[in-house]
Amino acid sequence: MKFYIATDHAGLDLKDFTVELLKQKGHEVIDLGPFSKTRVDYPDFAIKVCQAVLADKESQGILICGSGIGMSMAANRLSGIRAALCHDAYTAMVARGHNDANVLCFGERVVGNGVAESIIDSWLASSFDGGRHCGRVEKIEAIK
Ligand SMILES: O=C(CO)[C@H](O)[C@H](O)[C@H](O)COP(=O)(O)O
Repeated sequence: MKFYIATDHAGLDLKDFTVELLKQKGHEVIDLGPFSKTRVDYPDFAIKVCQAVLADKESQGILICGSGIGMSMAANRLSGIRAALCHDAYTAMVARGHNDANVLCFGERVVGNGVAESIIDSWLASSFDGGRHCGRVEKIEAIK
């Protein structure tokens, strides 16, 4: 899988951990920044990842901020992005299985490296279940 990843200043350490983890697992990771802990605004980095994911249909995105909330709010403003704020392995599994999420969000001030790894493993192990969930996802996409 190819991932585009970005954070704000509050997610930088967890970004470095996540990039290394995904590479170790054999995935391609494109880091869209930032590259220092200078304070930045999370919408600027959410847009970078979401535009890359929309342009590269085989890819997925990962966005990290302090809580994951701001990143998920910003990402879900872009049509075609289904960003899921995940706190644990279960929410990551249903985000992929039920919601066909294409952007994973989490918060460095909420989850540690161990929980983040379990979220990522669950996300990687899950895929869209289809069936009854198709019409629901289509209804999300139809919201203007
Ligand atoms: O959007 C957020 C909160 O919902 C993120 O957690 C941000 O990272 C956070 O707001 C940044 O806060 P800071 O005080 O500027 O570090």
